[in-house]
Amino acid sequence: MLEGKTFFFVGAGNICESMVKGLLSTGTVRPGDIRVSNRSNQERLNFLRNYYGIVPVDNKKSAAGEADVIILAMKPQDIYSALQELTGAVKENQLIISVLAGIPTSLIEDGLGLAVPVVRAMPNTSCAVLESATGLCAGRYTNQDQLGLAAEIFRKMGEVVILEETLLDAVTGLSGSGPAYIYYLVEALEKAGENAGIPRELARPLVLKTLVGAAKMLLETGEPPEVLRQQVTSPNGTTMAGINELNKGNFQGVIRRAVLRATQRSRELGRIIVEKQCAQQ
Ligand SMILES: NC(=O)C1=CN([C@@H]2O[C@H](COP(=O)(O)OP(=O)(O)OC[C@H]3O[C@@H](n4cnc5c(N)ncnc54)[C@H](O)[C@@H]3O)[C@@H](O)[C@H]2O)C=CC1
Ligand SMILES: O=C(O)[C@@H]1CCC=N1
Repeated sequence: MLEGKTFFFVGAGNICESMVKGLLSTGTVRPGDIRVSNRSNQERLNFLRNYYGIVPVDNKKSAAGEADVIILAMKPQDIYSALQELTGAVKENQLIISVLAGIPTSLIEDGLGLAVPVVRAMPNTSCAVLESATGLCAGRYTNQDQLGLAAEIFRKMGEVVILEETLLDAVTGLSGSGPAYIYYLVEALEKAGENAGIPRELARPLVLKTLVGAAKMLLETGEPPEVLRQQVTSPNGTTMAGINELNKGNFQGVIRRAVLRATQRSRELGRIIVEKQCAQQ
């Protein structure tokens, strides 16, 4: 279903590059089938063309009119100006995928003034290594085939979960932002290893293999994390001593608050952007 489809990215930043890298490495999408536009940064477009062989475009209207799939990948704050640029070019038989945090599908449908199929997606940057966790929901005018195409695109780059739109902000707070939490944990572990006397160049491989090994154990054994944790935790041993310290800092509570705050921020972004737009009209 994906072979021969053409893609147009509006916004050529981090998530665009992660998706381009992922899509090309699947072998199903050819560089010539990916067009990309950015706002006033020719250097970035040149880099993407030279490195990935994809096609930079200046004329967004004509690129939007020609693509099978249009992927909105600008910051949420830039959505209205982007929609303005695309109005009149997009047709009802195209698929729009928005990866924007906080932006509801209805805003895009109404902004384009068209009964156009929109899929709101929340992938993460691990698209680049085909290990994204992506949440998807369908807009008002999206049929099962169109949702299926979006799911296929992201399934090529990892795991896909289809849910109600009301849950997309929570997906953003959990797995959209999630890689950053994990990288932050890795940073903290590396520094902690150094603090305990292990040179940084040795701490890093120890931490990375611990991370990958634990993820693989979770995936391959199918055991719940608490069971695997208990297998490491000897009574009155070293792990218990370490976990007691984490509990003193309310580790689980901190993580819960982080995901909740990121979820709220996603909702807030959508609300603020709509309010600002209404105030300007
Ligand atoms: N970075 C991440 O890990 C993830 C980001 N997202 C979402 O993806 C979107 C983009 O995020 P990033 O790639 O990190 O941002 P970024 O700032 O790296 O890239 C956005 C790009 O869009 C361009 N842009 C803005 N308005 C435009 C327009 N009208 N036409 C063409 N290009 C335009 C900007 O010049 C910029 O280069 C955001 O809405 C974010 O919520 C979603 C999942 C993960
Ligand atoms: O930080 C952000 O707003 C975006 C959305 C999910 C990941 N990065």
